[in-house]
Amino acid sequence: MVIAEDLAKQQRSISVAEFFEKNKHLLGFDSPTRGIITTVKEAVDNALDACEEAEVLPDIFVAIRKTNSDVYRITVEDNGPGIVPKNVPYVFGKLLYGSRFHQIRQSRGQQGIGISAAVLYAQLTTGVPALVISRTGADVRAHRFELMIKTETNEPDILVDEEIDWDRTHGTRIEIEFKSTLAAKKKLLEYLRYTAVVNPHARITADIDGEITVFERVSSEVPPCPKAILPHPHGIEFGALKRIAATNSDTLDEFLVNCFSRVGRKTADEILGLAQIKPRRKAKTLDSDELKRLLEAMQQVKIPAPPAQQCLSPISEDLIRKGLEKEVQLDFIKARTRPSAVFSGHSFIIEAAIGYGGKLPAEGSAQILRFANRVPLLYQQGACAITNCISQVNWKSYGLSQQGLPVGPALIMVHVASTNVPFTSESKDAIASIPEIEREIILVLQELGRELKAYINRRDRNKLQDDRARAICSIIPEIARKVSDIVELPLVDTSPIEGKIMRKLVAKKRTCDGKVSIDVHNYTARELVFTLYNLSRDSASDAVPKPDFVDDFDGEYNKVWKCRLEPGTVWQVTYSGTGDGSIDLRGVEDNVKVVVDLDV
Ligand SMILES: Nc1ncnc2c1ncn2[C@@H]1O[C@H](COP(=O)(O)OP(=O)(O)OP(=O)(O)O)[C@@H](O)[C@H]1O
Repeated sequence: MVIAEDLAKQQRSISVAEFFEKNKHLLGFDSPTRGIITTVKEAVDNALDACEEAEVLPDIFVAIRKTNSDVYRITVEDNGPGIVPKNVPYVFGKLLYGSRFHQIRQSRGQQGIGISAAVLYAQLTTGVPALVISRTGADVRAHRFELMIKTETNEPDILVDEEIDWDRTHGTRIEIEFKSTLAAKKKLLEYLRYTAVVNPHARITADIDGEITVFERVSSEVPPCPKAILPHPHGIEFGALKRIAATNSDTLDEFLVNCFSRVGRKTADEILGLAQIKPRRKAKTLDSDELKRLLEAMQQVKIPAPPAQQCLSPISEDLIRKGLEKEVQLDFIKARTRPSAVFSGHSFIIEAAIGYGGKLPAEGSAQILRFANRVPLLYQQGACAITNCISQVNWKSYGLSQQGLPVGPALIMVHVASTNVPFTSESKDAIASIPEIEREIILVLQELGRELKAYINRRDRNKLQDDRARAICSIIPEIARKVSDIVELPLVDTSPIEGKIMRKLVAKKRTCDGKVSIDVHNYTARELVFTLYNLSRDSASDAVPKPDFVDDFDGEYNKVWKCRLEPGTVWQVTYSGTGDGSIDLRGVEDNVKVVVDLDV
């Protein structure tokens, strides 16, 4: 008894801010190095969400600057709709305050913790308040706040609230300072790079300790903002049903039609018939037993899936491909968007892509890129359902080696878009193992695996043909020379014959100024204008990254390419199109060949 009384003296409630102050690892603040990434991620996710809601093309600026030996200032600025001044202190100074928790639609933020957790972490490690500037389209001037969180009460502490001039007409800027390191700079850039891949409509400019990187947008179309839908009867639980019924004064049939998605009059009647409850009863009059019967009937009646096209925003196969191709050089890429599916009444869509070859490392496990609601997942790869599904697929039958994960020069990207992404924890690092989601992931990976296999087979066949053609072509000039000696006629240009055998266009330096016209009448080629300068005697040549033309070729034509040309080098250029063109080989050594690989 005495012990119980002693304990009673110590028992008191804990504020959510106090809880997370002690358990910051749950929110992704397990180390100062990771703290920087989590802060940038939370602020950039918010910026993208806000721009999507306002239907503006995101222009996001991220800066990380060292302020003294171990303190960094993190700034994220967006051109979103801004935040109304009276709400700013709550958004940044109160945990579990947000606009998305109660909405059933795809969004990056869900819980209303993200950015305030970063403010909490800053005040914990440096005690420096967060600085926020925000301006809505309706504000004449911007508002500037300096904020902290009162941990005991989880309420904002406003240190400064003033109006200032700001060059943006609308948007938000947050600056947070804490002790950290830039040890995770590579990972941070990776996060921004892959954020750009799955948000192809966003431009992100990063200034990391003075080093500027711009992730340019590849699409100028703002994706439609997913619309919130009503809860689906198959996704509701007893507590939630009791809560919404308790305050609803509609009759039960109206309650079911008005408060749930995909329930019409007929379905409502069927549910109520099965539950044996009169349709004209008021929803708020049901007792616990009746609510349980209603819930059971709601689960049993067949109801169409939630309207996924309204509440989800998949990236699309075309934009996934474009986004990945912009960031990684690949020989093969295929993307797939699956039809929508449902788990526990929540819609979801799985999208995936497989890339192969190019600059991907030939050794080691394939590169895995995981995304949830257009956000890259960087940590806890091993604990994620996506990784688990990738290991379950038999990659050997698709042309890759496998040691758990597939091995080889491959990249596997999976995006889970859902109205409720089932994360394993609040730090939103890994997706929980949900059978419906796993099934869809495996199906899409198998579909892509078959495409990869077809590509690898085709490539191997082509390589064999190429090797044979090359062997034959290597002796043709010699044969031509010998024949010309024997028949005592001028040496003929064997390029067209070599080209025919290799199914390539072969151009050699012919005229004295080095300009070579290419006869393309056999092919449908266009804009074949590559200007190659021999920079081998040019001191500026050091600026040329490497003598590998194909790797640097980004599909742009009519461009002056500067490559170091060594005698004997064979440049291969793959392109497709129609028309005529020429290759300017001024200054190129005589024995340099340009091989144009026609994609006909
Ligand atoms: N840059 C911004 N522009 C406009 N509104 C914002 C911005 N940042 C935050 N908000 C608003 O503040 C709310 C709280 O943001 P916070 O990061 O704390 O949580 P969240 O993004 O909703 O969820 P999560 O905890 O899952 O990240 C958001 O729901 C949004 O309404």
